[in-house]
Amino acid sequence: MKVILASSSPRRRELLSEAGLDFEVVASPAEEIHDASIPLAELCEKNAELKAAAVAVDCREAIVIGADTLVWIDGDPLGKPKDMEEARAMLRRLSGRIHTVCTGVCVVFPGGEVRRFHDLTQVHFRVLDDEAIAAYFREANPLDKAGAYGIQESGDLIVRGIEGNFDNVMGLPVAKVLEALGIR
Ligand SMILES: Cc1cn([C@H]2C[C@H](O)[C@@H](COP(=O)(O)OP(=O)(O)OP(=O)(O)O)O2)c(=O)[nH]c1=O
Repeated sequence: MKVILASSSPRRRELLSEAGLDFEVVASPAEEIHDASIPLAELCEKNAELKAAAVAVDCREAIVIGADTLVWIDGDPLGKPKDMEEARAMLRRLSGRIHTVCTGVCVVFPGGEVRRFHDLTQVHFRVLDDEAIAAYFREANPLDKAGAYGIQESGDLIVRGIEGNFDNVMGLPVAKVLEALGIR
């Protein structure tokens, strides 16, 4: 059965490849919603469904996987920063605190069955002053990542520890995806 990852995220592609899955990539044209009044997990799953459904409509013979990752702090979902100023503001806000990373996943099967699920990881941030933030941005590009950081890109500079799955922070809870596909 053909599997399509409906994502432009290089991290998701990498994680799914490492799992040994054979799949194609089709970037999803869907617009994400960032409505703070919707509960976090619901919001991530909804966005994942929008992404998967927008690709599935033209690929009805395939299994289509969509995903959405948000950083959540004090009731606010943080997506990708629009510029470096917003990226700095996000890391100042995360500094010295614990936040939640949620990745919602939606799998659309041929015939229309839809499975949605999510995973949560707690991330403990180091205390970061402006110099530490500038040093981190010399090592990693924050602009294409939710919350303005990549745990996989010099993550030790900013992250003290996590509770939960690392791959979920990176953008895809692989074990749960394989389980939904009936592979594990
Ligand atoms: C928190 C965190 C996020 N991210 C990335 C994963 C996702 O690519 C991105 C969150 O944005 P998303 O909107 O979930 O995904 P995307 O726009 O990159 O790709 P697509 O919608 O086409 O699937 O942030 C990391 O790479 N490392 C991290 O530590």
